Amino acid sequence: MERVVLVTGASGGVGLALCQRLLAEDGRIHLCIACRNAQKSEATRDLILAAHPAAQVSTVEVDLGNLASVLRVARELRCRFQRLDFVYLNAGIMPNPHVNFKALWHGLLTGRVLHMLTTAEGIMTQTDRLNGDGLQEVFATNLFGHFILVRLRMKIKPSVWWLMWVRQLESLLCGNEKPSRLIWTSSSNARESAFSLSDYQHAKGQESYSSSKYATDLTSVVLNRKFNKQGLYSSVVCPGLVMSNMTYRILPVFLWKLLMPIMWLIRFFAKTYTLTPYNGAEAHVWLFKQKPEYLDALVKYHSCTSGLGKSYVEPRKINVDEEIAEKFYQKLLELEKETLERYSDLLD
Ligand SMILES: NC(=O)C1=CN([C@@H]2O[C@H](COP(=O)(O)OP(=O)(O)OC[C@H]3O[C@@H](n4cnc5c(N)ncnc54)[C@H](OP(=O)(O)O)[C@@H]3O)[C@@H](O)[C@H]2O)C=CC1
Ligand SMILES: CC(C)CCC[C@@H](C)[C@H]1CC[C@H]2C3=CC[C@H]4[C@H](C)C(=O)CC[C@]4(C)[C@H]3CC[C@]12C
Repeated sequence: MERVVLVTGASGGVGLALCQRLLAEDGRIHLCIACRNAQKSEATRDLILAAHPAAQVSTVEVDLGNLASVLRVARELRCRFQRLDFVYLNAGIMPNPHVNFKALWHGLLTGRVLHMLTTAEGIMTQTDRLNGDGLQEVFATNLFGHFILVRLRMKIKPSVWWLMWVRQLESLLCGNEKPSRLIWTSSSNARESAFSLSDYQHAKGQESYSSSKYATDLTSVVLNRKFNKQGLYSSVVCPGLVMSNMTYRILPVFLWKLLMPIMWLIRFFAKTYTLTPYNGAEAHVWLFKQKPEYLDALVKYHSCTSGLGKSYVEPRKINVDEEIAEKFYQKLLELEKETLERYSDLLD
């Protein structure tokens, strides 16, 4: 039976490169691309089909920062597919990024320069805002929308979800002859110090992106603990520093182009300077080929590129406290219950 692969954030950057690379790996998959609107879906589908004319590519439209939209797409996916083999939870935003050039300059003179240039620790902030659902936009888009989407592969109403979820996952995402996989695009910018259980949506700070990615790492760890036995496996990856619409909002394109020779040089020392979406998708594609039983739930898989341009994957331990992860997961479940009560008409 053909494998069904869903990719969110497929319209550009790492997501689009990933779609192209997955089809190059295995032309028999059914690829379902999730984009924000029909126009983007069609344009993306055409691009993919131009390179892979025989591929099976379908589309769904979802705004991950809008719960009603997530609920609608979940319903559509449930009608269309019996199971999903791979779900790449890749869409992400970093709104209103701000680089602290003074801190960057000082950092260049310290021994932690490579750490700073690969994690952006201490030099990047963002301004977040509330979305239409009353959630912090970055948390909602990067994590919570995806979380709800995955959870809504189930057909149970929220009031009885708590008891029924595992069983439903068993029938839809697991329990078949092959396990199902969730692969989250996290980041090396994910940092424990940017995350707080008491403000897990990051309403108060200025590092909403870092917090959302750390929250993603925590979520993946707990999903593994709870659902591996049922055949559901979750992994986190970092694509490295990639030139995409996201980075073009941090500095203008012309400046990145001017900086390119410097970044190629930096790449001899900082292997996560993958720079292209194609290289950035290396870890995602590598995971597609691995048996999940052999993967470490406490590892983030980093796409890397050597100074001479050779791509490879480097596993690195993630810094998570499993107790905090569990507490956070319970908070996600509470938030899910609270928010979905408003949308009972969209739950079947
Ligand atoms: N670029 C980098 O250096 C790094 C990126 N990452 C992560 O990689 C992932 C991909 O980013 P990248 O390819 O670089 O950036 P892009 O901005 O090119 O891609 C982001 C994708 O997410 C989609 N998206 C954004 N918001 C929503 C939403 N509300 N609903 C549905 N889709 C949405 C975008 O759609 P649309 O076209 O409609 O905007 C786009 O397809 C992100 O999760 C990012 O955090 C991690 C580490 C480094
Ligand atoms: C000579 C150049 C490298 C100078 C560029 C300075 C800054 C604009 C960038 C330096 C480090 C960059 C980043 C590091 C980590 C990325 C992270 C993994 C991610 O998920 C999103 C993008 C980054 C934060 C990225 C952003 C630009 C830098 C801060």
